[in-house]
Amino acid sequence: MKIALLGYGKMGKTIEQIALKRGHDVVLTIDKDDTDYDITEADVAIDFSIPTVAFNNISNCLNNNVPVISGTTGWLDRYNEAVTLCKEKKGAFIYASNYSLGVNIFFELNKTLAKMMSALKQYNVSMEEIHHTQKLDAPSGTAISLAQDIIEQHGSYSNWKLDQGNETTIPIVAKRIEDVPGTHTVTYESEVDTITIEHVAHTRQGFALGAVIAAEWIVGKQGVFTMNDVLNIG
Ligand SMILES: NC(=O)C1=CN([C@@H]2O[C@H](COP(=O)(O)OP(=O)(O)OC[C@H]3O[C@@H](n4cnc5c(N)ncnc54)[C@H](OP(=O)(O)O)[C@@H]3O)[C@@H](O)[C@H]2O)C=CC1
Ligand SMILES: O=C(O)C1=N[C@H](C(=O)O)C[C@H](O)C1
Repeated sequence: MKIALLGYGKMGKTIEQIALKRGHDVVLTIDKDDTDYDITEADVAIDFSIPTVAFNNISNCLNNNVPVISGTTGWLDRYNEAVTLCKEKKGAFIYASNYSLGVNIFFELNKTLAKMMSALKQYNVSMEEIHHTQKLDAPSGTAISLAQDIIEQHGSYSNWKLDQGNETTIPIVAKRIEDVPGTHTVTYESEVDTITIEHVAHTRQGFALGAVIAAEWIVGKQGVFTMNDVLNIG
């Protein structure tokens, strides 16, 4: 498979290593100064860039009929536009806030726990995410996905907010500590006890492997998909 990497930073480089090991060719590596390139050289594009350019990268792929996997976070105000464009062009597109198998299992665990806790009003939920100091967005895309799933499954919460919470708002604390690849914690606390679930990424390899698996899966398909479709879970 010929792969284009849109964003050749920490994730782009990790994805390249894994893609080569799995027998693929990386035919394009694009960073901010690379404007003149032909995306149709690739069978599939993988976008791990920055929030302000992700939508343009994705639409360029869809407009040129190249299936695209996006892991960039912090651009979701334009997600519905990407979905509309994908349908209009009969293209193929996946966005996931987190491509690692472990986090996708953790997402399911979080949904199940939220559903169970919906009957137990003595518990208040809160969340924490910790990432490296170069991260541009807060809270993380993964934390937003976790909060949205709690809102859907629990019933008492209608929104989330950085640092502040109340009976209807899930508080999310975002910490930035050098070299942390990504840690997410969901806590339910009552007067008598605390229940915590946590996912700790040790490296970026899990995110990168999931993105390559998603790219292998999407070639030849048409539609807007999620990691649940790729991994057949949920
Ligand atoms: N969904 C998931 O599983 C995961 C998502 N992420 C997300 O992926 C994104 C990238 O993360 P990471 O690799 O750590 O970040 P980096 O900052 O290391 O890499 C981002 C890269 O994008 C490049 N870039 C800037 N402008 C453009 C452009 N116009 N077109 C293409 N590339 C451009 C930057 O280039 P330059 O340096 O020249 O500006 C940089 O090399 C983030 O949004 C992060 O949150 C990260 C890990 C997992
Ligand atoms: O920026 C990162 O590094 C990560 N970003 C994603 C997010 O915002 O959730 C996924 C992972 O936690 C690493």
